[in-house]
Amino acid sequence: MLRVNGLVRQFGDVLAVDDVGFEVPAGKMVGFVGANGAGKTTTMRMIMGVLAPTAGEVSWHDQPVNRAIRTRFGYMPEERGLYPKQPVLDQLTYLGQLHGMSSEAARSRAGDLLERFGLGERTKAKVESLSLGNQQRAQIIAAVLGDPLALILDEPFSGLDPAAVDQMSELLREHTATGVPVLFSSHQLDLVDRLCDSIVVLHKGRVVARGDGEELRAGAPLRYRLTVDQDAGWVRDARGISVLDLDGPTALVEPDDEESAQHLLRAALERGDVREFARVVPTLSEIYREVAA
Ligand SMILES: Nc1ncnc2c1ncn2[C@@H]1O[C@H](COP(=O)(O)OP(=O)(O)OP(=O)(O)O)[C@@H](O)[C@H]1O
Repeated sequence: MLRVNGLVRQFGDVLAVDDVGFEVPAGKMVGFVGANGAGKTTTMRMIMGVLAPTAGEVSWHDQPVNRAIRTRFGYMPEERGLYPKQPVLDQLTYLGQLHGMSSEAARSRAGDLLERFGLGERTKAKVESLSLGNQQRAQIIAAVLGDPLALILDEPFSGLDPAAVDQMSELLREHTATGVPVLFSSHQLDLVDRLCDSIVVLHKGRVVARGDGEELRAGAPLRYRLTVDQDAGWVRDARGISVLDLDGPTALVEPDDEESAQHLLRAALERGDVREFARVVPTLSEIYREVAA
């Protein structure tokens, strides 16, 4: 398990990361979300040792992480790492060697992955001649070469088309299936919701929420959408009900409790037909907006 504990990073007057702590358990995929400037990249750089923390620590299996362990982490940095002018397979082979693979093993594994992701014909192409999405695929391949102990990926899915997102998430899942912890940052909240076992929300350098989607939703307010067969204006006077939105026969309401919700449903049925009465579960984007507000 990878753990960060009390991480702080100050840049002059800017407190970019302020007492950040969370865990990435073995075999789990954790999404790291937060607005631009929230401190995600700075945290990931400290995990990788690219940047020294002002305070706090990063541990691997409850021991402070050291350089030997870090070289076995797969990392996709924000600034990306591939040289534009070098052929993609040569470069991946070199990076695999840096992770301790033999030249043959690295070339063969990188070649297989390039083939798998539709780049089998482009192995001799310079990185700069690949489309942005294909460069991104190559970057992800670079991060997973060499059987990484953990994966730390800064926005690995940005700029990928939906098919590539599926391919890359499958690749990451193959790693979590063997116990590798994966931390990735993203602004694509629907994707994070779909892929991750749990989520860490960073806001202005601090962790403001964390947990799996269900845990985060558990703290969300109780909301229902009611659609009746005529104007729903009467719900404004219903007991224990706050109306958030009213549009003809449809009302979005926040009952004080479940009993008020059921009371509202009975009142609606007494007036006529009910077309819909449904609990409104917030999306991760909505939860994120609320915790970051
Ligand atoms: N080398 C640096 N020198 C000074 N300030 C920095 C440096 N790196 C980051 N910062 C500041 O730290 C804060 C956090 O930035 P960081 O890049 O970690 O955020 P982020 O969550 O990754 O944002 P984004 O989603 O835009 O990538 C920002 O205010 C940023 O300007």
